[in-house]
This record gives sequence, C-alpha cells and structure tokens, in this order.
Amino acid sequence: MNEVLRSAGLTCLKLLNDAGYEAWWVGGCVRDGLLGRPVQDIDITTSALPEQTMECFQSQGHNVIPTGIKHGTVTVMMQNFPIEVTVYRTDRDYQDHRHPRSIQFVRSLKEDCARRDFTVNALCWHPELGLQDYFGGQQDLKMKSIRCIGNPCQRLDEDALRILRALRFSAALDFTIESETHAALFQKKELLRVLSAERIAREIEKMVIGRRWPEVFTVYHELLAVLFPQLPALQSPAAIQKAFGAFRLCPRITLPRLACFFLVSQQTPLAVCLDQAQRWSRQLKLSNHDRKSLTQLVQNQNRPLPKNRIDLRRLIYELPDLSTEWIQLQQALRRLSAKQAGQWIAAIEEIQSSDCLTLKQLAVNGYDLIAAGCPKTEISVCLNQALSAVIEDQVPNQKEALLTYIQQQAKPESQD
Ligand SMILES: Nc1ccn([C@@H]2O[C@H](COP(=O)(O)OP(=O)(O)OP(=O)(O)O)[C@@H](O)[C@H]2O)c(=O)n1
Repeated sequence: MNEVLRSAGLTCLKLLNDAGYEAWWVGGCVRDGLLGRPVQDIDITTSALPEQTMECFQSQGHNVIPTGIKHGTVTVMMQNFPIEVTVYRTDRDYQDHRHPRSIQFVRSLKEDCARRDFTVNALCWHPELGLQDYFGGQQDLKMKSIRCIGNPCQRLDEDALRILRALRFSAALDFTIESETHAALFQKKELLRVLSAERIAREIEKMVIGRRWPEVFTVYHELLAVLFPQLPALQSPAAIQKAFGAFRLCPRITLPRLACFFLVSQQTPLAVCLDQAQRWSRQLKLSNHDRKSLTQLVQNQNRPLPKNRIDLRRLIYELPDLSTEWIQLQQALRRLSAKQAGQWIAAIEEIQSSDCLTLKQLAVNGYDLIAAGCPKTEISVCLNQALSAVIEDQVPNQKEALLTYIQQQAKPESQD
C-alpha cells in the first residue's frame, strides 16, 4: 500500500481513538490488503456520529467535507488523501432496490458489518486490535469465494448493484461465487433493470480488467442478457469463449477493444459494424474517449498490417492513442502472433520515444515558414506536408532540409 495513504489512514484511526471513539478500517482496503493487492483508498467505520467525526478532525485543523451526512459519511482530507469515515449504521427500508429509505446509527461494529454485501467486504482492521471478522470473511478469502452475508436474496433485493458487484469481484479477484449466492444472482436477475447505465458501465469496466471475466461472462450470460438485450454477442457463450481464447495472452483488456473484437468477429459489413459500435457505445455508456476509440478501431479493423518502420510511424500518426490497442486487436483476431505483436509494440514504444510524429516535434515551425516567405494562409498545409514527408522518410527532420522541401513543394503552384 502507498505509505502516505497508510499513514493517513492510521492517523485518522488515532485521532478518532484519542477522542474516545472506536474506529476501524473496513471493506475493500482490508480485503485487498490481505490479498496483497494494491489498495486504492481507505474507508473507516466508527462509533462517532458524523458531527462528532467532523468536530474531531476540524478541531485538529483538518479539512472535512460532509459528503454523505444523510448516510452518516464524511470525507476527511488527510495528507491529501480523501478518507471516507462512516458511522456504524444499518440500512432500513430499501426503496427501488437501490437506496435505503433511511439509515439507523447503531452501537456495535458487528451490526454495521451485518449490513454489508459480502463476507470478504465485512472485514475490519485496527493496528492494535487486529482483524475483526464476524462473518467468516477470512475463510472465504482463503477459499477464494464471494458469499453474501446472511440471506443472499434479501441482500440482493436491498441493493441490485450487488448482483453486478458479485460478478465484478469474481472476475477481478479471480474468485468463484458460493452456491447460494450464485443461485440468488439468477433468481434476482430481473432487478438488474433498475440500475443506471453509468453504474453498469463502471462495474463492467472493472469486470473486464479482471482475469476471470470470460468465465463470469459465460456462466452469467443470462444476467448479461437482461442488461444488454440488444447485444447478442455478449449473450453467446461461444462468442465469449472465442474472445477468451483471443485475449488469453493480453495482460489488460480495454472495453473498446473487447467490444470491437465482438463486433469485428461477426464479420458484418463495415457500415453495419460502425452502426452497431454507436449503439454499443450508447448502451454501455462508454466515455467519449472510449466511444471514439471503439469507432476508430472498427474503422481501422482491416487496415493492412505494418511491414516496416514507416508503416508503424504512419499507424502511430493516424491512431495516436490507439496504435498499441490496434496491434493487440490484430493479435486477438489472429492476424498477428503474440510474438509479432510483442515486437511491434516494442517497436512502437521505441519510435514514440525517438521519431518525429507530431507538428510539435518538427524541426520547423510557423515562424520559420513566415521568415522564409511562406504566406500565412498556407502555413498549416505546409507544416502538415512536411510532417508527412518526415514520417514517410522522404526528408530528414532538419530545418534546412525541411525549408528546401517546403519551397520545392510550393514551386509548381507559384508557377501556375
Ligand atoms: N452495494 C454495496 C456497496 C458497498 N458496500 C459496502 O461498502 C464497502 C465500500 O464500498 P466500495 O468502496 O464501493 O467498494 P469496495 O468494497 O471498497 O471495493 P472497490 O473499492 O474495489 O470498488 C464495501 O466493501 C461493502 O462493505 C455494500 O455493502 N453494498
């Protein structure tokens, strides 16, 4: 764990303890810490009421933001890390299968843990008191098992997001889902309809980064069918298995690449593919960046494979943020072997660090062209022509050579 984050989390516990309150690290930070995975943030659960927590930190000069007072949560800024501190609470009367109508502050840590989703997410830790594990979370961590606390159907009924969280943790942690929880996921699958597209996208994004996503997609394709009725590829175990085989060797999959793979595998005409890409982007609520990436990958799906350094430069120039993605897609589509893909990716990295690929890196700029007598209106065209020539190895990236080249290009026009 990042040392500063750790120290910030420990300081929070100490300040709360010194003020007479109980306080524990809880949830993802404890789970991931025990698994030896990177810890991104620390959540604290405490016996202090939100106002008491605010008073405790503000009196020591710390910035506290009342981010979720209604739910008993405040965010303490500690050594530049936002640490969420929530009072021991239970959730009551869930409405719309998503949000508790009200919460109740409770006295004991155990009651607070009992409201949580999975046993592995209800582990608490304190530097002097050690681990607190009321629901067998440690055993489940050992068994690599995702298990609801208490009655799984009730847990999922309370908050439908937990259905996707179960799949996400299974994919990301490489855990299986315990049988009663597994059965409840199918029983409660219709609840998935209440989730917002943003929530779904966020969970799916985290899912596909995980190693186990192909199994999760395959076993739970009926759930994906509820989420994405218009995306047949995501519901077909055969298509998922194919994608799994294709991406077996890729260290980290991005959603646009995976989506593009499914689309391209269908072997539909480009226009249909592009249309589907638009629809998928909307349904999966992809960010603008991912949406653009997906469209560009689809548009370039049949681009010829690079044969030499110039082709690679052109690829980087035309798909600046996507050249590596594109190579990995070609590997998944079996047009490149893993070895070749690795070599191209290494070559791309080398070219990006040494070659001229952007106007900024060009050895001439607009002022040089004006000084050489180039009309202002033609500067942009001339610079782009020069860059293109450098990329194509027609001229070295040197000022004199470039000015001569630009003048030569301009000549025929000026003679007209
Ligand atoms: N629908 C939810 C969401 C969260 N929690 C509880 O709140 C904790 C913190 O939630 P969150 O920060 O969303 O997830 P993490 O478990 O910390 O995992 P990650 O940060 O990797 O998403 C969880 O561990 C769990 O105990 C829950 O019971 N039900």
